[in-house]
Amino acid sequence: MQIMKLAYPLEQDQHFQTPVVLAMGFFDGVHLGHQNVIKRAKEIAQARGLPLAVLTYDHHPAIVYQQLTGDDARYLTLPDAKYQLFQKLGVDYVYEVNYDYDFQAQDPQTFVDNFIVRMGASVVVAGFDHTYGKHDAAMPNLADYAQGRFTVETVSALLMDDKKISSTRVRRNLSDGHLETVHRLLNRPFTISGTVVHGLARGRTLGYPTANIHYNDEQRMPPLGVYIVMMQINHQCYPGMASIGKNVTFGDQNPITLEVNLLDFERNIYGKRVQVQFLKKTRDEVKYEGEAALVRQLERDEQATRKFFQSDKRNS
Ligand SMILES: Cc1cc2nc3c(=O)[nH]c(=O)nc-3n(C[C@H](O)[C@H](O)[C@H](O)COP(=O)(O)O)c2cc1C
Ligand SMILES: Nc1ncnc2c1ncn2[C@@H]1O[C@H](COP(=O)(O)OP(=O)(O)O)[C@@H](O)[C@H]1O
Repeated sequence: MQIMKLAYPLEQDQHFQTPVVLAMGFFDGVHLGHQNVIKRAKEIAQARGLPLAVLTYDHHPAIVYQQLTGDDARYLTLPDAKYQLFQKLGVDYVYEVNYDYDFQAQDPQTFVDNFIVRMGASVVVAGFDHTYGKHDAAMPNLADYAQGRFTVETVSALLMDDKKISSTRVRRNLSDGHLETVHRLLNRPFTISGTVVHGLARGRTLGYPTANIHYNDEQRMPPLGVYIVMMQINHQCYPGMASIGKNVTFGDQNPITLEVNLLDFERNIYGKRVQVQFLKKTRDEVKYEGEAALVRQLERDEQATRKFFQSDKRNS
């Protein structure tokens, strides 16, 4: 898969592989609805013997027309994770456009002529609620702007439990700590990437060493609390328990950290790039009266985590 970073206006000598089937969208989260759009585009591409390209954006379009702060400015999937998922779905080219004011200000016809036609789209595939160009033009009008130069395939809403699958629904379930529902909406566990860094080296004195994971500030995270997780290190997955919290037992002013204790694991993993898959939230963070009470709770957390993985094994 090739990733091309583009900006408005496209350079005159910008070369594209043409013709292609072009799927369009921001695809934050690459949830089942997004996967459905890209799979449909892939089927069409295979039937026509064409490569599949995805037209997407480097950041959330709302950044251009409103100031986003806090979680609103964070993503379910950062570009690297998103593009790996695209690759698994059989995408050949990613056209990542810098979404700036000039790009947004194009009227729909100009956007179609300057981008979609230049990219050599033979078929454009997008979800029913995708919008493009100034004033958010809608999918039903895209065929008019195409003027016979490409055809349009609009993919209708995919439902789960009678409700539309959407990035908003994934974000809401994530912030409510409903990781099992998020898992079903994504068809994979909610996963973040990071690097193992040094903490205060307190974990090993408690009998529970924890890998402190440094992650990108633009990554949207589950809420503070304790989780059952799998952590991937060099393509291998290890079961564990995680805390997203401020270590409140040890003071009121600590920063938020993500820490993972892996079960039956004793290795130095400082500096490793890892992926943490959040399977289930088990409780909120609690301020304990001293270390001994925290350790007793960590023992109960460990038992609950082992039980989860044992019954998970029986069910699979
Ligand atoms: C599964 C798990 C649950 C935790 N729960 C709490 C908690 O409820 N309250 C708290 O203050 N700290 C909690 N912690 C965080 C510990 O305080 C932290 O791991 C310890 O202070 C080690 O910090 P260090 O890695 O900086 O040395 C938890 C950690 C883990 C791995
Ligand atoms: N079971 C384990 N789970 C997580 N990390 C472990 C484990 N065993 C050893 N380690 C190593 O120990 C480190 C954590 O020890 P800890 O005392 O909590 O120190 P720190 O505060 O620097 O994270 C991890 O980063 C990792 O390199």
